[in-house]
This record gives sequence, C-alpha cells and structure tokens, in this order.
Amino acid sequence: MPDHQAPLDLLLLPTWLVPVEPAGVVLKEHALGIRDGRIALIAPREQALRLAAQEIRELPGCLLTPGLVNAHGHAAMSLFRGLADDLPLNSWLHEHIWPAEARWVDEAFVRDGTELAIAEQILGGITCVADMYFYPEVASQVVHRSGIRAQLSIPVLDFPIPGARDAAEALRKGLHLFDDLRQHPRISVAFGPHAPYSVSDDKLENLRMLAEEVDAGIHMHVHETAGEIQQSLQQYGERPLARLQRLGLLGPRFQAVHMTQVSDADISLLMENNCSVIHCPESNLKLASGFCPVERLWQAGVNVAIGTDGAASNNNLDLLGELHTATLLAKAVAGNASALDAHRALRMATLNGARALGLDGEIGSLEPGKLADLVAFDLSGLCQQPLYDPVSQLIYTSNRSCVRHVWVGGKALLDERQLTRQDAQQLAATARQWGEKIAQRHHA
Ligand SMILES: CSC[C@H]1O[C@@H](n2cnc3c(O)ncnc32)[C@H](O)[C@@H]1O
Ligand SMILES: [Zn+2]
Repeated sequence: MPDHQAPLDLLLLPTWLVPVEPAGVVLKEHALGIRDGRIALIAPREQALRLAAQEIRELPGCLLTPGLVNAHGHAAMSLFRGLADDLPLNSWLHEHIWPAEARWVDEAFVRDGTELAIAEQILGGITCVADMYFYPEVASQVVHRSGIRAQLSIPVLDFPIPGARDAAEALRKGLHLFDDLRQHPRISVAFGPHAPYSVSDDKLENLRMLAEEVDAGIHMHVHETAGEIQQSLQQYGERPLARLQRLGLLGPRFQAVHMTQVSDADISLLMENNCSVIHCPESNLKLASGFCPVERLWQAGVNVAIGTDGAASNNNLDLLGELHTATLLAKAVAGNASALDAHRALRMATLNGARALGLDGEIGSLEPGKLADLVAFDLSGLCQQPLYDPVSQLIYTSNRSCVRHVWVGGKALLDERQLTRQDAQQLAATARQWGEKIAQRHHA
C-alpha cells in the first residue's frame, strides 16, 4: 500500500498545466505532485504548497503537459538522415534504403542510431516511442539505459532481414524478447509486419495467432500510397485493410500506420474493430505518398495518434513540428479551418498515442495515479508573446527549442535542456563517424 502521508518526491509549480483529460482544460497556477514515479496530486498551487515535498520546482512561464508519444518511428534510421531525399516511396525504399540497410545495418548501427534518436526525441519532449526496426533486442538495451518508454516491434518481412534469416527466425527471436521483457516497467513488445505488400498471408496468419496468444499489439504500415491499393486489388482482389480483416489481424491492438487512402468501407472496418491509425504527415508529404484524412477519421470516432516515421523520410524526429504540420494539413485536407484544433492536436500526441499502444491506463494524461511522464515547455520567449491560450501557443507558435524539462516515471531525463543520461557531444561525434563511413561508400 502506498503511504499517502509520506512527503512528495517532487512538487512541480508550472504557470499552466494541461491535463488533456478532461479535454480542453487549462489549469493556471496549479501544482503537480509526484510520489514513487506516479502523479500523486494535482491541486491549486497554494494548497499544494502546504504539503511536504523533498524537492519543489518552480516552473515560471512553463506549460506542463503529458509527455509526447511518438507512435511510429524507426529510431536507428537516424543514421540514414538525408541519405536519399526527394524521392517517392517506391524508389526511396527499393533503390536506396533497402540496399543501404543490407549494407550497413548491424548491431552496432542499431545501437548507435537508436541512442541518437532517443536523445533527439527526449530533447523534443517525447517520453514514449513506438519503434519498428531490426535487432529490436539491441534497441531494447538502449531504451532500457536511456530511461525512455517504448513499444518495440518485431520486424517481419517475406525476405531475409538484418538479424533474421527468415520470418520464422524473426518471430522466434521476437518471442524470446517478449518473454525477457514481460516484466519490464517501460518496454513492451509488439509484432511489426512491415506492410501488406511485403508479408504473405501465411506469415500474417501465423503472426496473428502468436499476437493473440501473448496479447501483443500489431504495428504495420498500411495504405501508405495509392499504388499499394492498386497492387493489392490486382493480387488479392481486395483492398489491403479488407485483406487484413479477412486474415483476422484487425482489432483494438492493431496500429495502422499512414492510412493515406481511406474509403468509407475502410472507416467502417477501423471503427468496427476499434483499430488505431498512426498519422505520419511529414513523411507522407516528403515521399508524396498522400494525405491521411484525420478529421474524417476523428469525426467517425477512430483513435488517431501521430508519429514522425524514420529520420530518413522526415528528416527529423520533432513531434511538436509534426503537430504543427498536422494541424495545418488537416485543415487544408478537410477544407475546414476548425479541423484538428490545437487542443485536439495535443491529445493526438499524448492520450491517443497512449491508447494506440494500449497504455492509456498508465500514461497520456495528467491524472492522479498515472505514471509521471511529463514535459515542461517554456513559453516565456519573445516570439510567444502575447499569450492568450498556452496550447494554441504550443502548437501554432512554438518549436522544440522550448522543451525545458522531461520526466519519465518521475525521473528527469532532461533538466534545464540538458540530457541527464546521455552525452550529446559523444552522440553527435559517433553519428558523424557513421556518416563519413556511409558517405564514402555511397558516393564511391
Ligand atoms: C520492419 S520495419 C523496418 C523497415 O521499414 C522500412 N521503412 C521505413 N519507413 C517506411 C515507410 O514509410 N514505408 C515503408 N517502409 C518503411 C525501413 O527502411 C525498414 O526496412
Ligand atoms: Zn515507417
């Protein structure tokens, strides 16, 4: 039993606090208390100051929100940032990225690339990532050390991949990882079939059975381009989402990444099966893949989360920037300036992301009892004045340089803009070394 009379470990005193749930609420001059890694209370400042606390932190001019959830990425691809720009998905993937992965991706690549990506994401206020890449066992060690929260997907494709000779080996190794991490407080393991066009029916059926058995999420690129739909219609006589439904993959643990091609029947399937959609606007724009109709999905009741995708198609892991793009794009796509307002955008990057990963009981909003995954944004800068609504200011005016503090489970990962567990200079130097090595071969 937690001792409710024990002093708080930490009392945070921001100017504004946005709990996300209830929706649209902005609390001014409120405090948030943390005990044993969880939110112990949210109360008016003066009232909270009467309580004993081991540490009190004034956060003047700061907005405190739940930590951001990057619901789709390929962390280690940070080392391929800028390697193949200005290309459509097909040639980007087949002619550049897959050959580069076959040449360069090994355990060291995944370790260094994942570490770099995690540092970038903590600097941007991200406290939880859904990562889908090769050698997830190596990524899990980096995540463990870094203090961030993560869902790691077991990669499955029809052909050999770095770290597994075939899908059977990938699944076998993945299930070991699942067992090893079953009790981990911050890491969960999901299945990551790459895409409908790269994984055959028998493998999807096998994977569905395993996911059901261990109650794991399924994270997959789906309906990324119009070409994907055409190919599926030719090959299977049905749209990819309908095929996944026939194979039994759709359900509340299904995370459909991209969804730029959406028919009314697709929306019904997503709704009936309570699936989540992960919107990746900047990757979709850069690869000219298409536009996810966020407002239509939202109004239909589909849970929409947001992700950056990898740094080779974005080219940053800046979720605040992603939200800015997402709001503007949603308005243009819907032809409606009220589409995806700032408060809903923040919800998309917090509670909806948590729900997609099956974590909404633990993170995604500031509520007593939930884990203390938090971010403090400094909104006191000249470019953010005057300030009428801190959430409007965060989404429409700010960028990631305003991230000042980040906590995961009550532990500080960013303190006064400094990483507490990683050496930024060392990470940059290692990334530069990889870049030099890769560039030499790439341009030879
Ligand atoms: C097994 S998942 C990793 C696999 O996915 C590739 N990838 C990265 N971004 C995308 C994207 O937007 N669409 C399709 N595939 C993508 C990555 O390079 C890895 O090969
Ligand atoms: Zn992706």
